[in-house]
Amino acid sequence: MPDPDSSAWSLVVPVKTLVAAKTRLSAAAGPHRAALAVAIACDTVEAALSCAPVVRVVVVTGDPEAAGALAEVGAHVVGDPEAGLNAALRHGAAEAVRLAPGAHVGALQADLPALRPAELALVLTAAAEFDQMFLPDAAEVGTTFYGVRPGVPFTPGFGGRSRERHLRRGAKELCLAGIDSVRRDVDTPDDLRLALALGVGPRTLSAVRRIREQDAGG
Ligand SMILES: Nc1nc2c(ncn2[C@@H]2O[C@H](COP(=O)(O)OP(=O)(O)OP(=O)(O)O)[C@@H](O)[C@H]2O)c(=O)[nH]1
Ligand SMILES: C=C(OP(=O)(O)O)C(=O)O
Repeated sequence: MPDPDSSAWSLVVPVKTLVAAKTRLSAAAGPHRAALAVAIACDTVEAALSCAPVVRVVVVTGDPEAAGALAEVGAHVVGDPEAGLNAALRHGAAEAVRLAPGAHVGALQADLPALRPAELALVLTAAAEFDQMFLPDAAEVGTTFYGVRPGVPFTPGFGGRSRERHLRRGAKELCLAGIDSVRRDVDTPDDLRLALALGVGPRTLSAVRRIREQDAGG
């Protein structure tokens, strides 16, 4: 039995097929929607990989374009079992455990373009105190992070009102100050504005600039 490493985390990041991604940003992003979705995911993964407790990021995707871009950023990419979001996360978690059996395993949303490594480190350090835990999104409706201690079954309940679902299942809700960037997921144009105000990563910023140039030109 490998020794659990009390500080190391493997994170699983799900990225669905780009043609179906970020549909709530369709009107705002127009033809740049897929590029924006990849940019946001790449900035999220790059920030996660810069976070000290993170030993690996496993991206689960069936999309070849997203897979290529995320592998370039440094993610370990695996295919999608195409049985929905939580099945994708469980698949990624199994690979994470195979690669690093002693590490904690977490699921991190792919749409956190303002993610700050130091803020994620605060979350992961606090999370390591519990068997099963989660972080609600900024709206306190969904979830941006769910995790388990080594050896504890990984049973994510993402989708819709997932904060309530995770609470009902007995996961510990993390209540921390100074971690806005880890809770600021981007689904709508308003979310994107709020993320931009926090400060987004370079790829997201370039994609937003291209969208603005197109809007100004047309
Ligand atoms: N690999 C994988 N990722 C998924 C799947 N379903 C959702 N996701 C990812 O899970 C996160 C939340 O998904 P959704 O809110 O359904 O989709 P979205 O692309 O963020 O946005 P909308 O299209 O506006 O709903 C996003 O990062 C998605 O890419 C799936 O079946 N497989
Ligand atoms: C899937 C979720 O997020 P969203 O649809 O907001 O991206 C969730 O919060 O469980």
